[in-house]
Amino acid sequence: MFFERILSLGTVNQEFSSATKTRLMNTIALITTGVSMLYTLMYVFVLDQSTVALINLSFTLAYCCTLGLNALHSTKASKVWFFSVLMVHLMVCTNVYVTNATGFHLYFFLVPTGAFLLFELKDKLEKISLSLVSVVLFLYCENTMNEAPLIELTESIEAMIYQSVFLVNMIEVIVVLTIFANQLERNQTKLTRQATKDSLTQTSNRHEFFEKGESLLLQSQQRQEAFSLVLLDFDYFKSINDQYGHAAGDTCLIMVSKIIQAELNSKQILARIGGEEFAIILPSMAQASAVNLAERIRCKIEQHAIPIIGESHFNCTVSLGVTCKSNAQDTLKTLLVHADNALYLAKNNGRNRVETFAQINA
Ligand SMILES: Nc1nc2c(ncn2[C@@H]2O[C@H](COP(=O)(O)OP(=O)(O)OP(=O)(O)O)[C@@H](O)[C@H]2O)c(=O)[nH]1
Repeated sequence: MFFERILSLGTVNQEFSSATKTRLMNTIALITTGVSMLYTLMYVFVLDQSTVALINLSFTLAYCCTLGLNALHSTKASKVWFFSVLMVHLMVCTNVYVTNATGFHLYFFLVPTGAFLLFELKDKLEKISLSLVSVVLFLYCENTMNEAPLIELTESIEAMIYQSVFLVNMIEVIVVLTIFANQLERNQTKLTRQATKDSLTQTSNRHEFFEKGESLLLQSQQRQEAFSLVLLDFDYFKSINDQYGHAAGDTCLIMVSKIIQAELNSKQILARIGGEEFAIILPSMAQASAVNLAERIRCKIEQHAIPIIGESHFNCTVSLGVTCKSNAQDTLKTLLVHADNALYLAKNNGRNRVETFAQINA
């Protein structure tokens, strides 16, 4: 469960924010304190090594201080402290307790990955300094043989410890890479959303309208299918804002976009292309069906009560202009002009109605 939560850090569901980093630092410090304490007890009761136990107890207490610093909101200091204690501890383990044949110094690899994971993006100096120190200390431990270790180990135990250290390092690298990959994917999804969706209504924005619209129009031309476009504009929206406030205007935009969306299938696209103007792309739909759909949307909007805080509700209406691709030369821009002309006609003819471009030309 804990492992699963760690591996899902940085995904859409579990944001890897500064607060999460602090929580993770606390968890790591707590686990390290616990493990270090267990080793201390083992040195006393199993190996009968009181000197080693005493040294180890001081490291256990030092790890514990990380939690204290975090509690005092010195999050950066707590991380620097934790990694510094860890590095000194590793050096003492490798060069005082036992020898480098145990591979204890391989734990120095935990420092750069851990530091890059837990520090903030801006803490470059801390991340680089800790990484460099860990490399130097690793090389020192690798090239120094402790001739008189406090704990004598057999070769087979040394080999076992070496393998376990390697395993822990591998697990840490996998976890950290997974979190970074999650974070990357999450940011990518967020950026794509920001670039293509309208932040208020979550419908397509102008950019996505043109991108998807042009590709769907091309497809309909290749397949020789119909293609309709509807332009929708609120009636007297300025008065709604003036009378009920801008927030009520925003609620109105959101609710109406939901009403329209409910009438569309997954291939039809609703886009907010202006302040209170929406466009609906209807691939494979001929004019008659598009007019029917536009009329249905108009009725649903007219009947829908928009709630207002402190008051009961208000109703709004929209005008719609419909156009349909008539020849192979039609581009999305020309269709937009045609739909706009039809919309203008709907406004001129009294609003809260649907008009078509074909009527203007008739
Ligand atoms: N609440 C809110 N209002 C917006 C938003 N974008 C544009 N508006 C408002 O929409 C109103 C549009 O006003 P007009 O262009 O005069 O059109 P109208 O009042 O709807 O009149 P007609 O279109 O002629 O029926 C302006 O008052 C804008 O401030 C928005 O995101 N939220």
